Amino acid sequence: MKVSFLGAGAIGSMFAALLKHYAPDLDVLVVVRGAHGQAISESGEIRTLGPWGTRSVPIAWSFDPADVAGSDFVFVTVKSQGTAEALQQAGDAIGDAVVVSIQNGINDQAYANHVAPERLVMGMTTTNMAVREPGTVSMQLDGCTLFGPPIGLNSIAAAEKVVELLNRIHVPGLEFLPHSNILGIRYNKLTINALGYASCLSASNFMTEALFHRPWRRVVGRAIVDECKRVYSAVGIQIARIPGRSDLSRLENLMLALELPILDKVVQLGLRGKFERSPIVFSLYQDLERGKPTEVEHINGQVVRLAESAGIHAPVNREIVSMTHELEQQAAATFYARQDVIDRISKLTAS
Ligand SMILES: NC(=O)C1=CN([C@@H]2O[C@H](COP(=O)(O)OP(=O)(O)OC[C@H]3O[C@@H](n4cnc5c(N)ncnc54)[C@H](OP(=O)(O)O)[C@@H]3O)[C@@H](O)[C@H]2O)C=CC1
Ligand SMILES: CC(C)(CO)C(=O)C(=O)O
Repeated sequence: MKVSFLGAGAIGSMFAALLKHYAPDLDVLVVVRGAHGQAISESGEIRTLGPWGTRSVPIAWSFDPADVAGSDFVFVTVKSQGTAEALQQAGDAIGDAVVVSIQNGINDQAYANHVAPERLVMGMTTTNMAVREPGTVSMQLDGCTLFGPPIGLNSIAAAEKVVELLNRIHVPGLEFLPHSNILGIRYNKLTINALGYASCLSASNFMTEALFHRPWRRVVGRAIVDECKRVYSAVGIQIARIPGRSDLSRLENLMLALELPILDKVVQLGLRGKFERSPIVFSLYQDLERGKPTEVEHINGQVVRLAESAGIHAPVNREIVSMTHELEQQAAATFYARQDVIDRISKLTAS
């Protein structure tokens, strides 16, 4: 069986390497580019860091998307904005493969011209991976990865096949599950990302320097979550609960607990050390650090577009989009001060 990963950066390289390690009988191909791709092509392996330590996994690689030809499964792990281009480059080589998105953001339109809905599986992962240096990927956070049908289809048959495949990976804390309301799951995660991306604007640790910081939490954090929920309600999107810790309602409970005087101290004491040692490294932060275009249009920008479709406004998410684009125009690794972010959002919410 051939399994390809189209656009193997942090997520694609890690899942490909784990799959090849635990299921060596599979033909696993990574389609790569850039410095990371160059390093993999020179060593013929992906170096992985995680709770298992350091492990190098020999892997088949290609710089040509058309080399996915003959695949049974093609995982698409490019950033949302690169989806249409990657599918176009792979073209007819995708053949009858089941195409599986493991991406953030709502990018279904990009698939519509390339993949029949019955062969398309939409995924959402709560794990956190990063390219540490070219050729090396790390897992910061384990968690579940859920799969379900694209918008307009009800069958989870193809998603179940994907789960069966990925269940060959045996890493404690990594779980693969089918879900019939994957759109509700994706919007749950999109909201967490919309919030997290705001913390990236000031390169703040999402937990210890953003959520734990009362002014940021009250002015920026609460405003983003409330605005997202208002927009979903206006367009009829039903959020589905994400199993495990990375769920919006759990995050909101944490925000509430941080408002209570004694509980606030207990929670911070319990979590501060863990998140200082092992911060969540958002993919948007990784992009800003490297001076790459970000996915903000598919996350906060999606909330803005949904709001427009319902004839309402989403000024807070719009501002996060604008500020991200401002940083994209600057030299790599330019960030705002946290107070600048608070001030810009508070100007909107005060008016
Ligand atoms: N990293 C994480 O922890 C998480 C990421 N996600 C989501 O998963 C998706 C993938 O993210 P991530 O792995 O971090 O992103 P990366 O940027 O690390 O990986 C994407 C890779 O695809 C390459 N690429 C883009 N277009 C093509 C193409 N046409 N042909 C070949 N290669 C291509 C990119 O190259 P280049 O760099 O040159 O553009 C890059 O190496 C995103 O939607 C992200 O939001 C979701 C949860 C967690
Ligand atoms: C929330 C997080 C870090 C992983 O689940 C993510 O989605 C991202 O890096 O964009």
